[in-house]
Amino acid sequence: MADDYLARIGKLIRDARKHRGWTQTELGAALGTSQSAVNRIENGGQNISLEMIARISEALDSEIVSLGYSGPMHLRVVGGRRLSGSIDVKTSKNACVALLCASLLTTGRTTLRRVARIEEVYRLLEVLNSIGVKTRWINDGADLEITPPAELNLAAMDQEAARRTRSVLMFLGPLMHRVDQFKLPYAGGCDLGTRTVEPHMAALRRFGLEVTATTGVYHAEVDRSVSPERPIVLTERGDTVTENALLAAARHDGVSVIRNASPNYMVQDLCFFLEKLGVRIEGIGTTTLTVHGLAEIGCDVDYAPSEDPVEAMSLLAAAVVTGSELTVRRAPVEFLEIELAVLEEMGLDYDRSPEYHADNGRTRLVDLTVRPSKLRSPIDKIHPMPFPGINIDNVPFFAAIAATAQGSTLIHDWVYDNRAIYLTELTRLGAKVQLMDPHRVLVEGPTRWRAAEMMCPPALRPAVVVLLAMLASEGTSVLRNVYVINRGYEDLADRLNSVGAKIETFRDI
Ligand SMILES: CC(=O)N[C@H]1[C@@H](OP(=O)(O)OP(=O)(O)OC[C@H]2O[C@@H](n3ccc(=O)[nH]c3=O)[C@H](O)[C@@H]2O)O[C@H](CO)[C@@H](O)[C@@H]1O
Ligand SMILES: C=C(OP(=O)(O)O)C(=O)O
Repeated sequence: MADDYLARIGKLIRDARKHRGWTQTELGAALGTSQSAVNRIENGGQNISLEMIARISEALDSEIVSLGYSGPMHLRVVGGRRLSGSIDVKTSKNACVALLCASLLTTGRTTLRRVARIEEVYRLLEVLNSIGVKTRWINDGADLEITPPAELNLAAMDQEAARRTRSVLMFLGPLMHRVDQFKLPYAGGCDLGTRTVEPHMAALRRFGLEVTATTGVYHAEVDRSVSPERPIVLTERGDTVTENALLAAARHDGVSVIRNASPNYMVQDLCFFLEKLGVRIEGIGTTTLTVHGLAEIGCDVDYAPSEDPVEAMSLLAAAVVTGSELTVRRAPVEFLEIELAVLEEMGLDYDRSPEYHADNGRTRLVDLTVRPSKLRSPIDKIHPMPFPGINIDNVPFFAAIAATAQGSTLIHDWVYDNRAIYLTELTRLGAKVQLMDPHRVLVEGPTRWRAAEMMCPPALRPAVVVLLAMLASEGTSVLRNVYVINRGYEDLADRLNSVGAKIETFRDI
């Protein structure tokens, strides 16, 4: 391994030297060393310090090895350690991305507090910046300030960044208020199988937005004579479709009623934000939203999105699988209530603090202290439902938890075509996970976890589940290419380390 690495660096040095047109002797002279030493370095036959690499880089005027962060990131996990202490839940990816899109509704400045510093947010910022929106991190990088230009330059949109997220779909709602015609690339996101955009199209059509799809691109055209006379009934109670309908309704000059709306956490955060823009909304937290839109919005807005229930669930699962006593602070309890009730049935010993409010003044938070518990499998299967139900993004964590419990647990993810399949990756770490069909896995516990080296599954939550299992596995595991985790979690490795985990990040050179 080390030899291979020296040979690769050696080759990079030879290439850079030749590019400069130097002989080995000339490079040796510039470094104050001999031709034969340079020859050994280039052949990978000599240990080389970072300081020497830096000197060679300087001499050749070429960055031999980037000490920046370009290559894929990997994690090395020394497992089998107990976690302890307390850890704070960060703001949610899913609210933050909706709010970034919503910032396009106002011509004023948007300030978002404690925005999660995650790849998904970075991709959307790249998209916003490319179309002329100014963004900057303020208050030591904690908060984000977003200032739209007078005219958006949609032709300059960073297609590559846009394609890497599904959230870019939520540009449809705000952009239709600013331009009559525009294009958006097909949305990406986790590889979870087919994810329909039809409900978005059907809802937005009611506001006059017609979208046709050609290879890789949505062409959107607005007919301003169309407005929703009747309630809009969503064909699916999806989160982003509800958000898109809200974004369209927010600047529709009149009252729009959205039925079969998702009352989920990110939708609530978006509603609270829209209220701050002056948009009146009745029914927040229910499945019928009545929106009193405003034709123009020009005010500055300052909003603090709430904490992420899925991150809270991830951290609870981390404590459970490692048999630790851990306090998960700032957990948005309303969006975890059913998960907690199931865990309680399974025998989880935990305490919750009195409730307090998130910085948005609305969402209820608690601190949850989990203690080592002897868990048994739940009597009924674990399956998600639109809120209020077990959150679909929390379901994968039940696989890791079920693997630590006595007995067998059936997990039925009816929603995504691919996500349950990735849970079988846990078998590499010693779990007994049987795929019954693409939507159902049977987990047999308890598990004697064992360390392994593997690639990250290409889906955020299953990837984190694998990481948690690695925390529980005695020995050293390696998880390769964790972009997908960084898409939704801020500094997860460091934060887990702060409560006793031992995770090292490293990159390919
Ligand atoms: C940025 C964001 O907020 N992403 C979340 C959002 O994605 P998003 O709102 O984009 O979710 P999708 O629209 O992809 O819906 C997820 C899947 O559920 C199906 N479906 C959904 C609702 C319904 O009533 N019936 C139904 O069958 C859809 O067909 C799809 O296959 O919601 C998903 C489901 O909660 C979460 O996993 C994502 O983390
Ligand atoms: C599926 C997820 O996200 P996205 O909608 O961004 O793909 C998720 O958060 O687990």
